[in-house]
Amino acid sequence: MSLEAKKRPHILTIAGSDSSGGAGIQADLKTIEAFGCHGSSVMTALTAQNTKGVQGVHEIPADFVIQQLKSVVSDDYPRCIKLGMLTNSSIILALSKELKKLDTIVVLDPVMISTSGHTLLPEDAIQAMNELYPLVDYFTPNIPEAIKLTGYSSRTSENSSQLNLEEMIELAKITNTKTRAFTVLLKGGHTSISGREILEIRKREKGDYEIFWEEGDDDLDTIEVLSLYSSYKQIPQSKQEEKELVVDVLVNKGEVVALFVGKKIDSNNTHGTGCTLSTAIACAHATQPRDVPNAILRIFKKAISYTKTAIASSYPFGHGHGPLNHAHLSVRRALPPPTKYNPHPFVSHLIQSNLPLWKSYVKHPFVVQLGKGTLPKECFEHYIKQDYHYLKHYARAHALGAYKASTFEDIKAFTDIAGHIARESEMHVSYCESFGISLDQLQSTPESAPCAAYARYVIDIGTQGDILDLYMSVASCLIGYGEVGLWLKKQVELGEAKMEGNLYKKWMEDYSGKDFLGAVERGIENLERRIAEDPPTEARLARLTAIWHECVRLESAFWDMGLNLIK
Ligand SMILES: Cc1ncc(COP(=O)(O)O)c(N)n1
Repeated sequence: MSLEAKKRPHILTIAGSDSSGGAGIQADLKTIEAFGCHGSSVMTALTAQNTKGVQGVHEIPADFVIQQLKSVVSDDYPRCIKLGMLTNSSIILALSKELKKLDTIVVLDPVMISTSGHTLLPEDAIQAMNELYPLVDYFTPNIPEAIKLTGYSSRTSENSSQLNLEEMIELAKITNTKTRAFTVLLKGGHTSISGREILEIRKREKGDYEIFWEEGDDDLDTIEVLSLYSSYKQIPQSKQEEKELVVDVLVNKGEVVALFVGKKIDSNNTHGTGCTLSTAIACAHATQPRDVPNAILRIFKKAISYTKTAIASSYPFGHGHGPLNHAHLSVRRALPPPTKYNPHPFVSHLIQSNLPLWKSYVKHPFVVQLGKGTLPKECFEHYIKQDYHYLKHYARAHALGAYKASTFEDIKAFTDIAGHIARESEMHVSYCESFGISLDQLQSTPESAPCAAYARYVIDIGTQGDILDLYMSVASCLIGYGEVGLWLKKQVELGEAKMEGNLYKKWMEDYSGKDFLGAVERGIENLERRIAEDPPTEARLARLTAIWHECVRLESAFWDMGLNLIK
């Protein structure tokens, strides 16, 4: 059986149709498709709608809603059911009766008012929702919806939606207790939270629950060359009072499980956000392997991240609140498209795909000792002689790239870097001179096994593969040395490493200098551009990632060689 012929998780959406394609059934089906699932739909209403508003609603009779449901379910049992706009109390009551008979995961997004301000659920239907809640696994109200359901009122603000973080947490817990829905995610998009509020909560809760910053890995802020999220995560003193963060609160059995924190995305294209998020939760649940640790957290992390990328990568449509980029395919292609908030999705993926391995390279004891100036001179001497050999092959790999290139742009890029590497080797020559090693002696030093292994691997991949493979095989050296240079510079500022009186000052200056970091930046941009122009299939991405891992491992072994004087 081919891969495509495999059974896909079945996600059923029970919701209203949005004629503009921005929300409801249309948003749901696009999201389901992007997750590689099969989407089926039961319509509760047809809306005449565009990005500016809802012009009309045609309700589907409750018995026909149930007929649709029975047709779908009797043929293929859904793994998850997502409930969106339920239109009126008779549909809600009829659905509650039917859903009780089904054993499936239920996600409820209580669609009450559209982004454009149109009421989509009458008052009496809100009452009827009480029948549904106990059947719900994941419930995703926003602040106005949760307030409406619980009668909560803010103690601190005139505008009822402008809650502070403490009030949000209280509201999320009350919503969970009142509805008895299994898990509640209170979406925080209607209010803004300051960094100080989060820091205070973190101090008070002493790690009782997780706080996730943005969609990335928590360790991302340690990656200097990308430094994507560090400004949000560290929250400099001057920024702590600014209310510019959005927090979603996840509660289970009346207790907070996690806070998801991110910077507010400045976009008018938010039509269909709730639909996409709730559907993404259903898909993330259905596609996640069973019995993984922290299953619920992973599901919400993935769904929130998916939705944020959908907003951040949205495109112009209509004249009001435009739609999200619902089907941005990040899950199926395994890589999100670049956005203002994450302009380096490919390099982030490479680094994050094995963070411990990456750290074993860029924070290797050789690097740490070099920064402190405590690295034995014979270790550095051995390393710099071998690195001189390595650079020659590294330059040859770039010359091979120029040979393989088919545009002048690529030929120029490769030859420029080869020239740059030749200049870099002058630093090695002058270090050796200062150690009393002549150029002749340097050139006739035998290549060590770790140097030969790494250099030949790069040349081998470059010869065997295409131009992207070649770029991949040279990338971890370029990006890694940039990371080491920047990290050491930061360590100097923190007093953990020193420049003055350090024998290795010139080395540190070169790799944290403008010239080298400019090359790193061009290298990263180049890789991202290639990937964005021709997004890789999963198999291709896996091969590229494997080359990256092998090079990172060989880089780490190269430092080992220096430290342990391996010949
Ligand atoms: C059919 C339908 N379902 C849901 C929504 C809510 O989406 P939004 O809050 O983005 O307007 C909508 N406007 N129309």
